[in-house]
Amino acid sequence: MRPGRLLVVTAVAVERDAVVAGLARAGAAASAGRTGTTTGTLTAGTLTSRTDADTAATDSAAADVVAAGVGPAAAAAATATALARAEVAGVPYALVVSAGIGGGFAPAAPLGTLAVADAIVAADLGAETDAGFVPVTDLGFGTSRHLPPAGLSRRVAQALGAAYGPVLTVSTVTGTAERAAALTRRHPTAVAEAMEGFGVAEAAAAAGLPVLEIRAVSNAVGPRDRAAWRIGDALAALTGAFGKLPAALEVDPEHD
Ligand SMILES: O=C(O)c1cccc(C(=O)CC[C@H]2O[C@@H](n3cnc4c(=O)[nH]cnc43)[C@H](O)[C@@H]2O)c1
Repeated sequence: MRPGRLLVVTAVAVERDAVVAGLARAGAAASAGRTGTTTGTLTAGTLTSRTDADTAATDSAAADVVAAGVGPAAAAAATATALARAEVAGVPYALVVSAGIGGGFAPAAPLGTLAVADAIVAADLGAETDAGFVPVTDLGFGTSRHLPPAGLSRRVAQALGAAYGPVLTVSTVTGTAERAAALTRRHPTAVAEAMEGFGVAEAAAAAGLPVLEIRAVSNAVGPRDRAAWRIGDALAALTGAFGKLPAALEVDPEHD
């Protein structure tokens, strides 16, 4: 099954560029954009600039890659905007991917490795109570998790050699052993945390589209240690992942 047009949403420009480099390596035509700025288009290896207003309206590239900003709100807003523009232009997307660097839970996801979500979980959306954290769903509102298509996400994880499990979306980066332990207690199979996946997934769900989340691990979830970050290694892993992704998406629908 060919997946159709792909929207990839990163937080920042270096992540976007790492994704575009991977897609180019795979021979996929990709455009790169950021809401409200001049953007570059990469098609068959040639980079040209244009305004972002054109990105979804005119593009027929196999993938558009957007740097949305940091956090779930920015991610949701940019994703919803890109999806709506593409729909209006008659070139809708078939799949949305949240991608970037992230924190890895030990021992599942060491530095420089990849994580693919089997669930995208809003880990700090809820209420803090005397009895501990209560998820928003237990308060009677909305949802706190989105599920990528199981067959597709598992197959992508296998093709990428990635850890496969819940990826947590947080608005506050974990920086203490206590919080890491609390998250692990609530989500014992979590493989990574980042700040955008749930926002991207909310927008995709509102548009009726499937979503994946792919994270390259730049730091461990735990006590803050800036000297230990490996952002370069993680960006290289992200490029490697998107070099393999187009082939991994061509799956047999019987198995999805
Ligand atoms: O100041 C810190 O201690 C710190 C530690 C890790 C990341 C940050 C960021 O500000 C980066 C946020 C940016 O990168 C993604 N990211 C990367 N690592 C993590 C993490 O461990 N937990 C959550 N998000 C992470 C995130 O998706 C943002 O786009 C600062």
